Amino acid sequence: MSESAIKRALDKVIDPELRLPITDLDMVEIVENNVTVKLTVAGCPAAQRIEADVRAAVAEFESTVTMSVMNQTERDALKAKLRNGKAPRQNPFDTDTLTRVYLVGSGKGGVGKSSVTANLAVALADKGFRVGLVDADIFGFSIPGQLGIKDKPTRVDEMILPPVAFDVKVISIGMFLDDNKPVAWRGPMLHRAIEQFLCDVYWGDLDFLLIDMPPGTGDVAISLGQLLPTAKTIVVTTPQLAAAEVAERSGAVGLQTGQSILGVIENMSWLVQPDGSRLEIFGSGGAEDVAARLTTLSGSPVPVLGQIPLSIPLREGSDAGNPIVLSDPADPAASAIGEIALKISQDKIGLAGKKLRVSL
Ligand SMILES: Nc1ncnc2c1ncn2[C@@H]1O[C@H](COP(=O)(O)OP(=O)(O)OP(=O)(O)O)[C@@H](O)[C@H]1O
Repeated sequence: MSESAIKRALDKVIDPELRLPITDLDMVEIVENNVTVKLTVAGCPAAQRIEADVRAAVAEFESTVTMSVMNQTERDALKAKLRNGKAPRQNPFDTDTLTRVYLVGSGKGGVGKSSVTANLAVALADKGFRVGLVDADIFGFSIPGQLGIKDKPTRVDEMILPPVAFDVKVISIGMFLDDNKPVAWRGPMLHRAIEQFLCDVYWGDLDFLLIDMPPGTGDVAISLGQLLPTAKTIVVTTPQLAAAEVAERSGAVGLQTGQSILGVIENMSWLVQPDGSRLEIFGSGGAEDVAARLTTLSGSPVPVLGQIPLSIPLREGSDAGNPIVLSDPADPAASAIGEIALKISQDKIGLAGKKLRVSL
């Protein structure tokens, strides 16, 4: 059997963490009918899946498959290839990034910011975009649970490979803690953790990066503002006017660090009654109010991106790690999130501060 036919079969095997064909990653050696697969590190969570996919791909050739691990030189070569010419630990989301970056903040906790962010990320990935999600809610991380992620990130030396769920690359402080212990970190440690999330994680080329911000207007918001100069802010609020006042402040902090505001999302807007009428449990007008105030503050129009109703399936999906946009797309909350994702996907990347790529 020709080595090139075996290689063509293996071109279809995708590394689940790096999202690239294992043949492009120099993870495969083919000598006659013997295939050796070299994993990046021993015991990586993706090992079993890669082995099963390789065996399935070469079954028709009856090749022997041996699993092995890269040596340091091979790992260094792979890391250099993944960095695509960039220096180690360089921030891939600096001014000349082509990734559209959004900071999702709320001011007040418990308004559903994490559920909305997780579902938006999954909805964008479902539309075919390459999406990354950073859970920067250092004190209340809930994204891994909402997306059913139990794996820890694989480390290839200093490079961190993010787990992938529903086609979204996800990183959260919760993945680095043992036994879910609470985090009590000072500002510089927080800054370092956030910087590591952006610079040491292998994101590859992304269309969108969403950041689930911690509630309030603290150190993390300022660090992210500095590290993500092209980011835009999305503010999540409930219809309650008291929540809206706090939400306005989270948009205002973004303005101070130079971020523009994409818009405001209202969550928990109403509950649809059995007779089809809407019960406005938390009142009404919160998002309109925040949008109007932020329009005045920023001097440019801040729209309401959408209103998401209360939904029992949304809450159940979040608890079970099954985002509603995929598990129950006909649910009114899921379709509202889908429409907001569509608006985000139509947003144009800001060109401010960007070097134009000119080809002659
Ligand atoms: N539209 C909705 N309908 C029903 N339940 C919702 C809705 N949005 C969020 N929830 C539920 O509300 C709770 C809080 O949501 P979530 O954790 O996303 O909020 P948060 O704003 O990120 O909170 P924190 O900042 O404290 O982490 C969760 O149990 C979630 O499932």
